[in-house]
Amino acid sequence: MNKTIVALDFSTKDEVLDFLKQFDEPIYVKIGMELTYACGLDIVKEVKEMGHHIFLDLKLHDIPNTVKGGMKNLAKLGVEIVNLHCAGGIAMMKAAIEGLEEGSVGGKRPLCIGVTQLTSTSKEAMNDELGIPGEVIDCVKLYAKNAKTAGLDGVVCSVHEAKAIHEVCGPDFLTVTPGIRLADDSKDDQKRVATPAFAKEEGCDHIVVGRSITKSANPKETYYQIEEMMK
Ligand SMILES: O=C(O)c1cc(=O)[nH]c(=O)n1[C@@H]1O[C@H](COP(=O)(O)O)[C@@H](O)[C@H]1O
Repeated sequence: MNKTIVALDFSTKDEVLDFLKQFDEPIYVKIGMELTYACGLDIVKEVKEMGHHIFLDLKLHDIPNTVKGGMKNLAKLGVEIVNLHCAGGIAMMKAAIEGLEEGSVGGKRPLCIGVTQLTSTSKEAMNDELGIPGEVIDCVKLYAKNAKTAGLDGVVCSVHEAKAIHEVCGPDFLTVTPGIRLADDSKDDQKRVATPAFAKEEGCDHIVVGRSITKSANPKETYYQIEEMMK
């Protein structure tokens, strides 16, 4: 399975098709809110029909009953991964799994991973704006433990927390890490960033890469260079 998940943060179907036509084999892609809100869930079906693996990143966060119903319908799409915000709590995460199981196709539910602290959140913002005291790593570890208790398959975290999560939740608990930047990239909105080489060192299961690939002069070449770094 490919280690790199490419974030298809585009607003039109044409851009998605232009991007994907460069690849002559299935890759792992992430479809998030930008594309879904522009094209609807039909785009998920189309990209799936092209053979690509899909992480559907809609980051659910609501009361348990609503999340259960939402996940039940998302499970029917037959994607590989869905996600939610761990901040919704253990009852919400358990309800998500129930929904996925009820809606699953052919007895196999999508993997469900929980966003711990967004990679765009710094310690200062977490302490002063979100009102969560302490170090980011401690909050991320607590959220990961909650996710495991609820029956989730893993978490979204930054590369800097992946090793600690594997120690606390076990080696099979997935760590999916965005905030990936190549050495010469600017940091922009991301705060907890790391290179693909460091992600490999830290044992991340998958990295999520958006702009470093999609805005590269040669996206296909950059994608394969990154996949090589993760091997
Ligand atoms: O859930 C995510 O995928 C996610 C969680 C997180 O903490 N940080 C984060 O950047 N992401 C997503 O990962 C992608 C990162 O994109 P780039 O910053 O362009 O590489 C975006 O599509 C974000 O929505």
